[in-house]
Amino acid sequence: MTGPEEGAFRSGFACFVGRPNAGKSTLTNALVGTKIAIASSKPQTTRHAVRGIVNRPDAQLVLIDTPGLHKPRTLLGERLNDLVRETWSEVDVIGVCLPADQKIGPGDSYLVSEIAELPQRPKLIAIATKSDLVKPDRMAEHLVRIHALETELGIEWAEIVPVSAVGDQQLDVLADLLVQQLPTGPQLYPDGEISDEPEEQLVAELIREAALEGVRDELPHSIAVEIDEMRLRADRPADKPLLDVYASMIVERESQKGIVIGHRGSRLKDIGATARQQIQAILGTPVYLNLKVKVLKEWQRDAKHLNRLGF
Ligand SMILES: Nc1nc2c(ncn2[C@@H]2O[C@H](COP(=O)(O)OP(=O)(O)OP(=O)(O)O)[C@@H](O)[C@H]2O)c(=O)[nH]1
Repeated sequence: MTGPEEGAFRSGFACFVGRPNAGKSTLTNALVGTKIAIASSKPQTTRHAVRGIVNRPDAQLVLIDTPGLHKPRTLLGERLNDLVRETWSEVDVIGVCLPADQKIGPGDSYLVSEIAELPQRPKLIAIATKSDLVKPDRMAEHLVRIHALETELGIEWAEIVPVSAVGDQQLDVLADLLVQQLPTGPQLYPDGEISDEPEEQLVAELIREAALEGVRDELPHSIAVEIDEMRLRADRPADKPLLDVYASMIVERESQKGIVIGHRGSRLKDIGATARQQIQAILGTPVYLNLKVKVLKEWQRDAKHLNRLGF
C-alpha cells in the first residue's frame, strides 16, 4: 500500500546503544562510510556530538554519539548518565546492538529497561550485530530471545534485524529500516558534511580511544583528554600544512600515569603513533602530536574539573 507520504524526504537522528564491544562504532563507521569530512560549524539542531551523517537521495540520517551507561559512582558518572538519557529522549530511533555471539545478559536487559523508562520513548530497532560470527541456528535462537525482551521488559521493537558490519551483511537493510523510522522533513545538515563534531573534541576523543586501547578494564573512565593547543603551523607553504596538537591525558592517580606511560615510555609512544595516524586520516592534514600525562587527583568527583574538561 502506498501512503500519502511515500517517497517524501525523511530526516532525523539515531543513536546506537549496547554493551561494550557490541559493535556500535564499527556499525557507525560502516554506515557513514570512510569519507569523513570535518566541518567546524556548530550543530544547529542538537547539542549532542554528531558522529556521522548518512546522506541518501531519500533521507538524511544523523548518527549521534553517546557514552555508555554505567552504575554511577562519581559526579562524572551521574552527569554522563543524565547526558545519555537526554540524548536517548531526543533521537527518533535507537538501535539496540545485541551481539549474536554473546548471550543476552543482565547488562543488556538493564540497558533496555532504562530505555523503557524514558518518558518520551523513541522507536527501537534491535540489531543482532556480528551475524558473520554465528551459524543460522544460533542466530535463530538469538532472535527469539530478542523478541522475548518485548514482554519481559515492556517494550516494542519496530524491527529486529541481523547485521554484520565487518562482513557487510544487511547494512543496506538496516539503513532502510532506520530511515523508515524518521519523520518526513528537510535535510538538517548541508550536503557533503559527514561529521560536524568540533575538531578539538574529535581529536581529544581519538587520543582517548588510543589511550584506552588494551587498558580499558584498568582505566575505564579515568582518562580525560584536554587539547592544550591546536593550530596549523605558521611558516608552512600552503600545499604542505602541518597541524600542531598539544594535548594532555589526565588521569586520577600516579599509578594510572604509570600505566599510560608504560615501560620506558613505550605505551605513550604507541598511543601517540596511533592517535596521530587517526587524526591525520580524518583531518587529512599531517600532524605533529605532543602528548603529556597529568595527574589531577579525583578529577571525576570535582565539579570544577569536570566543567573545565567539558562534561
Ligand atoms: N566479526 C565481527 N566483528 C565485529 C563486527 N562488528 C564489530 N566487530 C568487532 O567487535 C569489536 C568491538 O567493536 P566496536 O565497534 O569497537 O564495539 P563498540 O560497541 O563500539 O565498543 P565500545 O566502544 O567498547 O562500546 C571490534 O574488535 C570489532 O572489530 C562484526 O560485524 N563482525
